Amino acid sequence: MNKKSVKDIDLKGKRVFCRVDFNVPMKDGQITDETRIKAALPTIQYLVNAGAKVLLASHLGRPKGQVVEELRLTPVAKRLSELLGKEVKKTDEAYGEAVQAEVAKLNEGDVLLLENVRFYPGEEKNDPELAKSFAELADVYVNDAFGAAHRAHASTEGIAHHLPAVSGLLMEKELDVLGKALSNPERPFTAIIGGAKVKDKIGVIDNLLEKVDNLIIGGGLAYTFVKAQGHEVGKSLLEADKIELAKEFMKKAEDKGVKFLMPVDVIVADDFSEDANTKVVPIEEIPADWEALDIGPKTSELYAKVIEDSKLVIWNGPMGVFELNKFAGGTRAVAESLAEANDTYSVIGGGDSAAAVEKFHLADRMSHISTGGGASLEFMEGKELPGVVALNDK
Ligand SMILES: Nc1ncnc2c1ncn2[C@@H]1O[C@H](COP(=O)(O)OP(=O)(O)OP(=O)(O)O)[C@@H](O)[C@H]1O
Ligand SMILES: O=C(O)[C@H](O)COP(=O)(O)O
Repeated sequence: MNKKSVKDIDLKGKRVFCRVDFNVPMKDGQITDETRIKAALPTIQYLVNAGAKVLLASHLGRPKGQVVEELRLTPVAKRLSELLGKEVKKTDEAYGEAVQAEVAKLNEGDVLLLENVRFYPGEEKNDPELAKSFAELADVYVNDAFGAAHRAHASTEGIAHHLPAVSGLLMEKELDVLGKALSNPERPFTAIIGGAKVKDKIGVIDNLLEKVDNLIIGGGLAYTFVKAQGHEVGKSLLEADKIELAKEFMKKAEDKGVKFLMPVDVIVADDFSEDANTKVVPIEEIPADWEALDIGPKTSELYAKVIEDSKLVIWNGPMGVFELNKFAGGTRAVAESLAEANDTYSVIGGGDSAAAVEKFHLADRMSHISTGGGASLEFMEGKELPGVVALNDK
């Protein structure tokens, strides 16, 4: 990476404003998945050991510039204290006099968590005044929030223009792994793209077609391609206005010599529910009143073979409605194939695919699970991430 990191600067005694992504799922005030908190620990520990006075800042949810009591970061401070094995104080605001006073009390190695930065309207507007107010709290800015790096907000981008600005260790690792995969991939290189909509994955498919040897398609978006192949899709998800684009993608794959793999069989249901009647049908026989909610067993087998023969696989988006057990089989099969393919470097592109791998207890058998949903998607589209661009060059 051509950006400076925490390892490139002196941190002793410095007040460090470290942006992390503690946007964790919560239910009834409890954190339901702490992956992102754990992923930030190496950087926090590094800053503590280096003798910095650590101010952590994050967003949680989408409070739209207002204080929303359920979106305070208080439960995160508590859990972080436990994980770090040291007290993490928390402020009720993210800048201002009260926060300044708390920062002034910090000793080297202390950690303070600021309140949810999205309680302020200026955060998402990247208001220069708010960025300046954040910057006044610190001597150095560290961005470790890969998951929010695609957002040009006051705490992810604006602040970097006021302080020496470097990346954290998680940010560095994410950019290294994803960057190497895309710029210098081991081959055969396979991308697996699923999820709900073609429209959300246009940029990713387009960019990956330039780089991969195999492109595997699954999930709800597959049916627009199935229709483009000339088959009926019944009540399955279909974006009629993207059929032509789907054809173009298949043509581009052919022109570039990319193997384009589509479902050969699917699980269809007469209802979008766990109680639905289901059956496995060949792809060309989806009944008019049924919808395809998962890939079928033959497809899973076909995809497993390609995965096994690949040296590198990037996976974004589930193969079916994995939240319902009846339609989780295809996503599970892909996850298991990746877990079993010992010579394959597997990169899970965050979001739902990461959640699925967690659900199947296979997370520790993947080579890299990105903490970024939207961020990893934009990176895979070949876009520059504003939170990264703003950091100091090496
Ligand atoms: N055949 C299908 N029919 C309808 N919905 C489906 C189908 N297959 C998958 N889905 C749904 O697609 C959703 C995931 O789509 P989405 O595009 O948001 O995934 P993602 O790419 O993992 O998201 P992220 O951008 O967060 O990584 C899941 O909720 C899943 O239930
Ligand atoms: O969960 C994420 O993908 C990041 O934390 C960014 O959150 P956002 O989509 O609300 O900006």
